[in-house]
Amino acid sequence: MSASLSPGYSDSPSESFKYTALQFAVRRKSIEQVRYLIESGTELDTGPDPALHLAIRKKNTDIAILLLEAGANFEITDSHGDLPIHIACAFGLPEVVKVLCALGCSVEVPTVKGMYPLHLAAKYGHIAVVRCLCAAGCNTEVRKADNIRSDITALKYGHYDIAELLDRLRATGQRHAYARQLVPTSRPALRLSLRLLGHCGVGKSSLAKSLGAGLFSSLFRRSSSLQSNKSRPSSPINSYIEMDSKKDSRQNSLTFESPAHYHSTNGIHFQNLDISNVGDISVWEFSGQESYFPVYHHFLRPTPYSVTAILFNLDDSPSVQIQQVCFWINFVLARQDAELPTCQYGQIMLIATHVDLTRAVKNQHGEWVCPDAQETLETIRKLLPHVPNLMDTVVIMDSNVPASFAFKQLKSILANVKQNIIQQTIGTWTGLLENTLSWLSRIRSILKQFPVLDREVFSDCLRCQVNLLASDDHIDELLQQLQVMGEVFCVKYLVVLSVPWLTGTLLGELLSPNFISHARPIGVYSVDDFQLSYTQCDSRKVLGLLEALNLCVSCEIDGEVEYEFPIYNQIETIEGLWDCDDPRYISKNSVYGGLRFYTSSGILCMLKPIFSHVQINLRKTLFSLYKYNDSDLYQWNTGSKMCNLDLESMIFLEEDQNELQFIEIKVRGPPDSSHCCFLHFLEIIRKTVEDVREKYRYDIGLARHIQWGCILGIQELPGPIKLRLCGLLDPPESHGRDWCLLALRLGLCQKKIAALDSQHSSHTMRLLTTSQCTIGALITSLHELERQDAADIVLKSAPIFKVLVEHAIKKNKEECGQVNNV
Ligand SMILES: Nc1nc2c(ncn2[C@@H]2O[C@H](COP(=O)(O)OP(=O)(O)OP(=O)(O)O)[C@@H](O)[C@H]2O)c(=O)[nH]1
Repeated sequence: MSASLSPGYSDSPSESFKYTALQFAVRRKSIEQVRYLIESGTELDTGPDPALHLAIRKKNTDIAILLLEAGANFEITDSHGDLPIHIACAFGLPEVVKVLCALGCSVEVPTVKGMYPLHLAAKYGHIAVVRCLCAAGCNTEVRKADNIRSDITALKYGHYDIAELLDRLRATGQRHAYARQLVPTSRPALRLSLRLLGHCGVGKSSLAKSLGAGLFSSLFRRSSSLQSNKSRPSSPINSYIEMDSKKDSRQNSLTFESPAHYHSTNGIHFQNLDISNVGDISVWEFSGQESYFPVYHHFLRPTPYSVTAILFNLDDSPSVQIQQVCFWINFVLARQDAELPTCQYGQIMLIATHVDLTRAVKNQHGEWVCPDAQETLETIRKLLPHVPNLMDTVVIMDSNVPASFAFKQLKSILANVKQNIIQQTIGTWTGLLENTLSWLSRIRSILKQFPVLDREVFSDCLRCQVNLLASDDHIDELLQQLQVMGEVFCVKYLVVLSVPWLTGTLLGELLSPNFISHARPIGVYSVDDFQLSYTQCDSRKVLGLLEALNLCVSCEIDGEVEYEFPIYNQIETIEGLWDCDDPRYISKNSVYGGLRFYTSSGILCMLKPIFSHVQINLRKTLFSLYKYNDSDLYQWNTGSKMCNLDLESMIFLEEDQNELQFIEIKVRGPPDSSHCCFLHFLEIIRKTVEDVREKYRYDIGLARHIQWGCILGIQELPGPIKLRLCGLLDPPESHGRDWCLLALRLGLCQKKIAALDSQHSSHTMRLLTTSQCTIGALITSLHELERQDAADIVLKSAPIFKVLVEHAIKKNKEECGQVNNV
């Protein structure tokens, strides 16, 4: 066998040949130079070792594909007599093999030594390449010069997985069927998700039931709902917000507690429905109970294939309706990436329920006429002008009456949305998807108790039982499709095969107020303790899943593994945790400092659901950064105290006098510890909290008592703040003081401004992501434009103190003798 095809070999012996600029660029692995040379029209296939062959020998998939797309000749041999397909198979580049096959390259040509591409892949153990060649239709029976089949070659070199694959392909005789399954068909693979959000009792479950009800059951639904509504008690007066003059039965509806007169949803109720004139949709009904909020971000990922409906109760006072809707819109936006193009978000719509309890009347079409509902929408638009894809109509309904105008209207909206996005999924349906769907229903019934597999095990089973030729890429794509369809849920290295089991059975129980009230008050469990509390499945497995969902963190202490659940922690704070008379910190040179994270003004109750994640991150930080003996972390239900040597910090969730929640970090250290205290300790804790913000995209960033960091780039602005700026600057302004003038002031040339204009998503967002300017320059320009409104938003919300620290930390790391292991 030619040494030139052994994977350790990459440079050609013909080094002394004069290389062209393209060959040099390939050898340097510079894709920019290669692209530039291709665009300049350079000759692609010169020399005894053409650029394509060199790129593959250098294992540079991107450059090889670029050259192939530019038209490099894949039918010529190099100075060793090898074709690109031989080199790609021997060196194990499945992506290149795939492109070569797609371009029509023959996979049945032997090398000068009589080795076929399949033999080369088998010899060097590249199973992904073997799958790719088989899917492309290569002959698995082909024998090399010494009359040996590729499976024997694989055995000879110890690659038993490849030998087994080739054996099974032969035994099943399904190779062509498998290959066909991988080819996309013209059928769309779309299942729209309808996400129902709203406070407790607004009618999400009722709506979902009505949506799925047939004609006959519709009649029954109305009568049963009347029964249940009769028993509605009146609730205590809520002091949370100023009430309107109207007194009603739901004046506590800014709290997240579920009233006792109906059965509140546990977790997220998920179901697939087939609705006439709409087709397949999956309905996600998110409970309004606060204890479930810490997991909602997993299920509210932005996707264009979703409609998020925010429900509110018309029987509530207008201010309650508005605050609830604002809460949920902010809740959703906080979990999405503000920089995504608007088309990736999915639509948001408002649904007003309980209209039958108001004085509204119906028109001759049976449509409820209720100006209050429309007014709520208008107010929301004014308060939150930046919400992308908020629909103009609000559907007004009694959610218990399926055969009504409102449900027809809702269905027609869903059908329209579906129609508009279906185009994007045409050509994504494959036989693999279809077969996997039926395999999933079989495997779910086998793994009923704990329908979760490791990703690797999932891939192995899928290959064994559905398609032997599915590559890692095929499986990744398949999992993405299945996840969007609500068929599976992927988290870290796990694949949950039943979404209703995860969101309803497991999380519905483990995060229920009842379970939490009976949980261990310190929130720490050993595997055995947990098994006693939750007997439905093997606790070891469940704990692994809960850890992947970031609900707990495992800690190994003296060989014993324990799991800490901040969500279960019910310990109240204790006196003396921050002793003002501690002799270490009373000298006048002692160091004290801190900062607070607020949400944007007007956004209430947003920090509590993420505080448990902050506490999990703190525990992880403690483990990863500090030697255990030098540090300590004590956590209670609304706070944590972290110490490292003689530095101390408190991190806690609180409300100020205006009832705005904030997370405060305070640190202190003995005299002369200011560098360690601020630039190291405080910074690490700040980062730990900010990591949660990044992950859940919370708009927290208003830090007080700390100097302003105008030199940060505008990319550092939190996503939701960028969205708010878009809401203010996108609409044309009478004096032109909008995004366009701002772009000029920030120094963008006409050409760049025109490029911003040609994008269909928000101009301001484009400007904020393209411009290299600093936050300081942005504020100055906004002041110059007399856009105080926009400048204020930036001033109040920009991250402030990242600035000096990143740089200074490095400098101070060595100087900080007391702080370990960073
Ligand atoms: N009159 C009337 N009653 C309604 C309407 N929508 C819901 N209800 C009643 O209000 C109560 C609560 O409704 P659900 O649909 O369970 O509320 P939910 O939004 O799912 O609440 P959670 O599961 O706690 O988040 C039930 O008794 C329903 O019958 C409506 O439009 N009109």
